[in-house]
Amino acid sequence: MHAITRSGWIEVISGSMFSGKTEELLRRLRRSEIAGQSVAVYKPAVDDRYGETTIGSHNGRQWDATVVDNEGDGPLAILDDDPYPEVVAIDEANFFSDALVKVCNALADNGTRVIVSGTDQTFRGEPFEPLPELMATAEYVDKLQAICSQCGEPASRNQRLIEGEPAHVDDPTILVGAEESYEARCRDCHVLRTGERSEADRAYLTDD
Ligand SMILES: Nc1ncnc2c1ncn2[C@@H]1O[C@H](COP(=O)(O)OP(=O)(O)O)[C@@H](O)[C@H]1O
Ligand SMILES: Cc1cn([C@H]2C[C@H](O)[C@@H](COP(=O)(O)O)O2)c(=O)[nH]c1=O
Ligand SMILES: [Zn+2]
Repeated sequence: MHAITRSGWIEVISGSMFSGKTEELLRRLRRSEIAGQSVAVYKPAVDDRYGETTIGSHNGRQWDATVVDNEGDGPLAILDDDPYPEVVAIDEANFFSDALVKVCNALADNGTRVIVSGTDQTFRGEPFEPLPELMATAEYVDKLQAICSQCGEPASRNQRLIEGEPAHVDDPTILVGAEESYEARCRDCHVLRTGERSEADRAYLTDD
């Protein structure tokens, strides 16, 4: 692969929940550390699942992170570092406002390698901004799949559960959680309401 030398770049790690996005982010960070590069890691204030100042994977690995207000212009605080680190990593990007796209591009324009991780679909199977815009802007995109909790096939979707049952389609988009509230599912096993299969749900989404 031709290495980029005249600017930084953006790498996006996306896909469903439980697909290994944070594990992959941590793997890349460990390699940067071994290479002696300066590294800064950021996470949104809304996600406090693994303690206030760490990012963590579903299998328990962690890394210290700076917490950033995810709403409005909050992500612009990431640009306060002087000089910018060689590597900036941002986890749970799906919680950040669209200002994150501007931040990632400003860092990359100034020579930083930016690694962004986040799920690209809401529990309804819709694009989860700002991931789609970041994926379009990035130099490199990896879309990972988990294992479907129902059938064992590759899973691209996020099934939200309310006390073991699928959530209703009208639920608000943001709900911080892990295996108590979500499952990874394939397209065929993903449902939006109890008792309804995804084919009907897809029709519902395209009705209006
Ligand atoms: N359905 C699943 N498919 C794959 N891995 C799963 C699943 N449920 C739990 N896991 C665990 O989650 C780990 C990935 O965690 P993590 O990197 O935090 O994922 P993500 O950041 O994509 O949510 C896997 O290595 C595995 O131990
Ligand atoms: C699908 C979906 C997810 N979320 C939340 C749930 C988790 O807190 C994160 C995703 O974490 P992961 O590291 O990718 O496992 O996002 C949400 O708020 N709304 C949704 O529709
Ligand atoms: Zn399935």
